[in-house]
Amino acid sequence: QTFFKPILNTAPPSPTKRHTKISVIGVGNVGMAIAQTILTQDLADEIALVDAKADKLRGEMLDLQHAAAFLPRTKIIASVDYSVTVGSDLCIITAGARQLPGESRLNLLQRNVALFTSIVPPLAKYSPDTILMIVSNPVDILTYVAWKLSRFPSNRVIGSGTNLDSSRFRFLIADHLDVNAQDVQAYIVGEHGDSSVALWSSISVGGVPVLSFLEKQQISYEKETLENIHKDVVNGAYEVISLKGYTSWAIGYSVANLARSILRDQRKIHPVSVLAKGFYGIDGGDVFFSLPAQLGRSGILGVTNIHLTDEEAQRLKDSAKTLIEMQSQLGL
Ligand SMILES: NC(=O)c1ccc[n+]([C@@H]2O[C@H](COP(=O)([O-])OP(=O)(O)OC[C@H]3O[C@@H](n4cnc5c(N)ncnc54)[C@H](O)[C@@H]3O)[C@@H](O)[C@H]2O)c1
Ligand SMILES: O=C1N[C@](c2ccsc2)(c2cccc(Oc3ccc(F)cc3)n2)CC(O)=C1Sc1ccccc1Cl
Repeated sequence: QTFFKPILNTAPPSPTKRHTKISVIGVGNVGMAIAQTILTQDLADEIALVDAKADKLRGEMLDLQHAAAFLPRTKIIASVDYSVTVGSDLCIITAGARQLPGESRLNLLQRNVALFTSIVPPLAKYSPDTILMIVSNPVDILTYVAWKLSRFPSNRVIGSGTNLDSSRFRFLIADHLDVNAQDVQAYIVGEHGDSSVALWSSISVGGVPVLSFLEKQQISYEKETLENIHKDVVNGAYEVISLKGYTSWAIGYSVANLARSILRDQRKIHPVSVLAKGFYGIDGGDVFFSLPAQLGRSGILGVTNIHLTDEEAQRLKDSAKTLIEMQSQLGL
């Protein structure tokens, strides 16, 4: 007995639509914000969740499944066993130990590298053609670690990098100029976090370079005002942490936006962590940090050749040196 009588003479089957599967590793604040946004934006036919905490994992899976009546039809599965990720088009890694009070970044890094040695190889085994998207911190070095452990070509290993930094930057500029953040193009590049580099020359509002936009609008500005906006990108992260203890929504939307560009082959340019060796005179070793890169179905399609001032180029070289020095202590 079927539940309903099939309608006869239905239209011929649609051409085989590619089945899209995304795996999210780590179902904490960040991983679940990303999963929820992927669901509401209908970016995948199937979402696989993985975490080390079995109860938390099953709870999150059930809680999302129970929203099915309000969401596009998406298969949601979960397991502590990485075989659940088999055949993923994109694997997003948010698993990680959180920095303990007073813990050095190197110690946090060493703890997260240890986690990655148990996460990355099984992902690569079950989905040898997948694209890896790293979100866990320190994201630039962990993207390098994922590249080494997966043995994937560098175009298929991407760090969320300064994508979140740049989205906060765009919000702050838009707020300052009273325009829509989607009309603000602005890039923060280099190392994610405290040492990022704001590219003032890259900022445009509705296609008008910001500095000339401000002059045309008679909006007085000092170089200090622009630098304070960049400082507020960093301060904003610390303020959110001090107020709610973690960040989730902005990183969730920003990573889902990257997933959309990749899986829908949008060929959009985003500031993400890429293998930067060979760009801007960076040649001291293999290092990942953020540059504006074109994203499509095969991952990184290309890296834009942005104009850098001497000061910006030097700051990127200094970041590269620091990252390479930290990587050299990992023994990879
Ligand atoms: N790149 C960015 O812009 C950005 C922004 C925000 C947060 N983050 C980073 O994202 C990471 C996650 O943040 P969060 O707030 O979600 O942390 P969280 O502690 O809430 O979640 C981390 C999850 O990882 C899981 N986990 C730990 N070890 C695991 C393992 N071996 N295998 C599978 N899962 C494992 C934990 O059980 C937990 O559920 C942190 O490293 C944080 O710094 C990065
Ligand atoms: O918004 C965020 N929440 C964070 C967080 C999330 C859960 S615990 C800590 C957060 C906030 C503040 C400092 C902080 O310190 C670290 C620690 C290790 C590390 F590798 C990078 C930053 N981490 C992670 C993180 O990367 C961001 S974005 C951000 C952070 C600092 C400056 C500028 C930006 Cl855009």
